Amino acid sequence: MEWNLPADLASASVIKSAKRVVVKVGSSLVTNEGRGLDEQAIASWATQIACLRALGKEVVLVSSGAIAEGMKRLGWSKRPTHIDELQAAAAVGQMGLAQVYETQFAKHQLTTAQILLTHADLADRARYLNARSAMFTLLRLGVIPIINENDTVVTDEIKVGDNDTLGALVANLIEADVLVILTDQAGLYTADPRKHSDAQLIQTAPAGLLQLEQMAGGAGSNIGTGGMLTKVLAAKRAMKSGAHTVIASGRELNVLPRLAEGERIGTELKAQVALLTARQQWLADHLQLRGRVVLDAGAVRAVQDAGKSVLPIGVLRVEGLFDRGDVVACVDEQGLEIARGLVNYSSGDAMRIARHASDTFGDLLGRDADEAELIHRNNLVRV
Ligand SMILES: Nc1ncnc2c1ncn2[C@@H]1O[C@H](COP(=O)(O)OP(=O)(O)O)[C@@H](O)[C@H]1O
Ligand SMILES: N[C@@H](CCC(=O)OP(=O)(O)O)C(=O)O
Repeated sequence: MEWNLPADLASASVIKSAKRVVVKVGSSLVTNEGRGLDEQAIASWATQIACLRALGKEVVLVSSGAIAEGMKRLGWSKRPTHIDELQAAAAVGQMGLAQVYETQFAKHQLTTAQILLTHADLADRARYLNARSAMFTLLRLGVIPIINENDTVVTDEIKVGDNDTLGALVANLIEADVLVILTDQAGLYTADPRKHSDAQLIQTAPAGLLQLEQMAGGAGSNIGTGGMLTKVLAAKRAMKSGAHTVIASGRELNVLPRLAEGERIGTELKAQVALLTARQQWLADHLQLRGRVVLDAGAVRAVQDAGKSVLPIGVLRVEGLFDRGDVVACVDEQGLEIARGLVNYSSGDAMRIARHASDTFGDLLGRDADEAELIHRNNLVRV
C-alpha cells in the first residue's frame, strides 16, 4: 500500500513529556517465541522501566505470555483449541510470569503487583472504579502494577481476547499519556514484513486513520494473538482518552529510556485532543452489550446530530434482556450502531413504553415513572 503522509520527525517522541505510561509486551517477546520465559529480555525491560521511574514517570506493565509459557511448562507444542485447556495453560504460565517479573524488578528495589482483569471487571462501573483507584494507589506507592487478562476464568464470549486491547483499556482507565506496545517487529509497516520484504516502516501517523487498519495484518507467528490489527485498533481506542501510542520492537536496545529521552523509534500513532469524558470512555470501552434498541429516523438524527437523549417514543424495537443501569446499543433501522448508553428502564419496561409519549408511562407501567428518557444524553456516547 502507498504511504504518502510525511513523517514529522523534528519533534521529540511523545514519551518524553509523558507522566504516565502503559507498556505492553507481547507473548512472543516474553516467551522467546514460545521457547520459554526470556529472563534476559525481562531483566532488560525491568531495568528500562526502572529508568523511566527514575525520570519521574509512572509505569504500568501489561504482559502477555501466560498461555505460551503454560504450554511450554505442560510440554504442549501446539496451542490447544479447547477453552478449558487454554484456561489451564494460562493458570500454569501466569505463575512463571509473576515469579520472573518479581525477581527482576526486585533487583531495582521495585515492588510489583499482579492484577488479573476480566472484561466484566471493566464493564461494571463499581468494579471499574475500584480497579482504577487500586491502580492509582499502587502508582502512588511506587509499585509497578503488572496486568494480564484473567484467562483462567474467561470464556470466548466474555473475554477481552488480546492484550493490545487490554493495554488500551488500561490506558483509558488510568488516563495514561502514552501506550507503548513492544512487539517482535520494528513497528507498523505498510504491509506484514514477514510476507512483504519491500514493506516500509511507518514512523508517524494520526491514530485512528482508516488506512492503517488496511495495512495491518494478523499475527505472523502462532505465539501472538491479534497481530498488528489489534495494535492499530488499540491506538484508536487509546486516543479516545487522549493517549498516544508507540509501537516498537522490544528487542531494540534500551528502547524505553531512548524513547523517554525523546528519540523517535518505531511507529508513533498520535492522538489529537481527548475526545471523550471519563464516563463516556467507560461506556465506549464496553466490548459486550446487554441489548439493543432500534431507533426511528427522527431519533437517529436527534442522537447523532444534536446529541439529544433517547426517548421511548423514537424506539421502534427492543432486543435482548437488560436491567435498568445496563449498557445497550442504539442502532438505526439497518442495524448500524450509532450510540450506546445506560438505560433507565429494563428491557421489559422499555418494550411497554416504546413508541409512547412520556405522559402515558405511568399507565403503561402501572407505577410512577420518573424518567422521560430511555437513555439520558449524559449517559450516552456516540460511536
Ligand atoms: N503491517 C504490519 N506491520 C508489522 N507487522 C505486521 C503487519 N501486519 C501483520 N504483522 C504481524 O504482526 C506480528 C506481531 O503481532 P503478534 O504476533 O500478535 O505480536 P505480539 O505477541 O507482540 O502481540 C508481526 O510478527 C507481524 O508478522
Ligand atoms: N492473556 C494472554 C495474552 C494474549 C495476547 O494478547 O497475546 P499477544 O498478542 O502476544 O500480546 C496470555 O497471557 O497468554
